[in-house]
Amino acid sequence: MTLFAARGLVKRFGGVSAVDGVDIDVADGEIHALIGPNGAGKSTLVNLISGLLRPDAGTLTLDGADLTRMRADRRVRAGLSRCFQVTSIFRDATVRDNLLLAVQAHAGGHFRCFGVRDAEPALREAAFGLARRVGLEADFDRVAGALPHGAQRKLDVALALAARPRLLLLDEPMAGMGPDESARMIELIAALRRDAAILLIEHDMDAVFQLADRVSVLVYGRVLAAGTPAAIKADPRVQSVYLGTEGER
Ligand SMILES: Nc1ncnc2c1ncn2[C@@H]1O[C@H](COP(=O)(O)OP(=O)(O)OP(=O)(O)O)[C@@H](O)[C@H]1O
Repeated sequence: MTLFAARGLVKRFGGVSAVDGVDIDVADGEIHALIGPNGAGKSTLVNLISGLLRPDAGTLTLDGADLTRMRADRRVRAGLSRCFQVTSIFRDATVRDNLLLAVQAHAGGHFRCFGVRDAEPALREAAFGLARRVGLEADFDRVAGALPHGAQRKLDVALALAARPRLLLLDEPMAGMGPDESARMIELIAALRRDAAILLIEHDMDAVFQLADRVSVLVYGRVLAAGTPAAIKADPRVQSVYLGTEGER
């Protein structure tokens, strides 16, 4: 059942252990949220998982494959996609062209069976299917940079889905959104569990407690507690960490 496992992950920056012996499991079909106060090590952990940073110790496996020393692009091919907070979008290109590029980049041999003449419609169909998956079909011909922030985040999610991931890493998908956009993103993420398991890093506690099957709480680079949202909410250690810090964002 375990799809993804981090074991004993350590990352030090000089004297600071930003990540200090972290274990995290994500099961097939699960939404696992990672929360923690500012400076807890969440970004460092995400960078270790996606391959932007190398750990000083520990291992990462996805569906039995050892990712620990794999390059970031290889990890994508192994089934791990990360949303990059809209930085992966070509702002001057249309939604269609952004998605076509992503579909083509990840297609490999997938569309070869259609032959050269039929490959283009198949690619276009796949691109439109991704737009539909995230609710951007009406914006298919719009320039990405002109879309509202929430729609750009959806496009970013669609670009990550183009790799047909087993595990989707969502790094603060609700950041910078108003309540309406957040509500729509929560609906989208809930629906995405059919496509991939999700590791969700998010400051919006309402979103976390609505979406997550399990929550891990990171504090000073260590997992302080892990469990169901109800257990995490009731945990006095978690409550004491969040007293006075939850309202900061
Ligand atoms: N490149 C770096 N060089 C030195 N120290 C770093 C570096 N990156 C992170 N740190 C330190 O590691 C610790 C964890 O930082 P990290 O950014 O991973 O936390 P975070 O939980 O993502 O915080 P936030 O919620 O504020 O984004 C902090 O003490 C931070 O100062």
